[in-house]
Amino acid sequence: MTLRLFTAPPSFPRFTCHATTLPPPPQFSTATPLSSTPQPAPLTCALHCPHFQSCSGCTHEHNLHRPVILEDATNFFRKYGVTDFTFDTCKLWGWRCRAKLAVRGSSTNPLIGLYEEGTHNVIDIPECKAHHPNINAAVELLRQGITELDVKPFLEDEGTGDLRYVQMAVTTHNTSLPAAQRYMNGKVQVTLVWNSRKENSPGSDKLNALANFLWKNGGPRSKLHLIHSVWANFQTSDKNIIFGNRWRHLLGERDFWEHVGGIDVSLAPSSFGQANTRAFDILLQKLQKYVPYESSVTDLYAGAGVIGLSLAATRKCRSIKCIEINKESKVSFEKTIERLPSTIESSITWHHADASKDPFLWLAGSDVVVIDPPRKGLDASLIDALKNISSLERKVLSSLERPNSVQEEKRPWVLRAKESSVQIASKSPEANIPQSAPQTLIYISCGWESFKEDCKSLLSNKVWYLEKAHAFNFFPGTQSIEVLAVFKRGPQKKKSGKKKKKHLQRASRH
Ligand SMILES: C[S@@+](CC[C@H](N)C(=O)[O-])C[C@H]1O[C@@H](n2cnc3c(N)ncnc32)[C@H](O)[C@@H]1O
Repeated sequence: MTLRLFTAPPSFPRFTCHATTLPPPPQFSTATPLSSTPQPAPLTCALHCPHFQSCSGCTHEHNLHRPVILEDATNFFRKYGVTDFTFDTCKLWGWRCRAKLAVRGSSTNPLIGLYEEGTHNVIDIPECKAHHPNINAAVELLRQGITELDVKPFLEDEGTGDLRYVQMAVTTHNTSLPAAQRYMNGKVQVTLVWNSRKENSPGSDKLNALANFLWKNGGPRSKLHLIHSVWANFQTSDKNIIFGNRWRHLLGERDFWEHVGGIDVSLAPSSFGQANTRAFDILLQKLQKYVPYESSVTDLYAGAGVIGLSLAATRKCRSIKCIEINKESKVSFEKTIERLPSTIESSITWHHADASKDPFLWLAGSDVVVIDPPRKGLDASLIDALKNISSLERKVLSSLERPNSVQEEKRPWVLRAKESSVQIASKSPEANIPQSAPQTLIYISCGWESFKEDCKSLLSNKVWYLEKAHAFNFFPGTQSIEVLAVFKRGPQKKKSGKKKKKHLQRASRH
């Protein structure tokens, strides 16, 4: 394995149900066409949460297995030629393994939860049905600690108080337990967002006392081992940002591991992590099937590189290039690399860069591009580059035809990237890799409205066509779904008569 780190620049939608735990799971068959799925009574898949309506986290109380926008998604994909769109319902309750909660109120009556819709009033959500149960248990412990130690929750108007937010992240990766018990026995990494500039500012004694309280009562020597580790983040800004730039590990294991997409991944509290661990794992398994073996892959908006590294391990990729704007994700990427099987021969790079700047730089040399942007969708410059990918291809071809000019013609993007790069392996990963332009684009989206716009734009000049689409219930109880859309280059292939016939037969059976 070669590794470098850079600091530069339907007619028949299918329906798969993995609903488990808490209220009794509905009885669906897996991968059944949606049109024929027996519809459960709305209450079977209801949220059953006492905080519904006061808390802004969930917007839908019934039919968690079938978010309202599914119909829009089905119609949208059908319009663009995808008739076998599938939806995976995933886990309906206790799915959230990562939560950022505001801490307000007083030390005698702390409020730990989300804002009430449209306000800055925090609603306590001790019985949240979306949270992994151990997040709720850790919140309860934190509440006791705040009261017992007289920790002052943050007062927004005055900018005073100690504790502003808490992030709770659950690791379900405990290999000493049988696989079936791991999820429910997840341990919580707690990050206390402290209203001070650094660890030795006034008030740090309270921070340490609170961390010790959590560790004593929830750590490995307590009756109920709940807490994986305690971290502090220091934040004094009056802007509406949760985290500051300073992070400190206080107690417990420093490294936080999860197992998704066939690999162990390390996630520091400062790095992006998917909230729905189980659903993400299901998505990754689906995604892997669309990446041909031995491809060169660019993973844009990569976070800690989980997608790219999972592909390196499962698809024997020739090269993986991860591009991420948050430099904090680098540490997690490096740790994950250390645990990858030693048999992996991919050349792997991680670049601290803005995917919207010089996008051709990142697209060149890859067969497959995976994009997983934030909710707002793709930057216009990246959409433009993808729509004009043929010009990149022409450039690559002409450089291959003139071997003497390869260094100047083909390499500028590599050289520029190297200018401020950190290389942690000597072998040049680009060696022996033919330069190419991507033929497959895999778009993962958590923002349905922005995805639709980006998708329309990408398809508008017929450089790409939509081949497959799947969605996953990443956020049950909300309007959001996670989409996995696979685009291919070139004119859309006509569906063969044989396949059409199969569909018709299936339709008549249902
Ligand atoms: C939805 S997350 C996906 C992360 C990763 N693919 C994963 O699944 O763990 C989006 C990521 O894009 C990063 N990001 C946002 N804007 C970016 C930009 N302009 N260039 C590169 N990365 C960006 C964020 O920091 C975040 O890590």
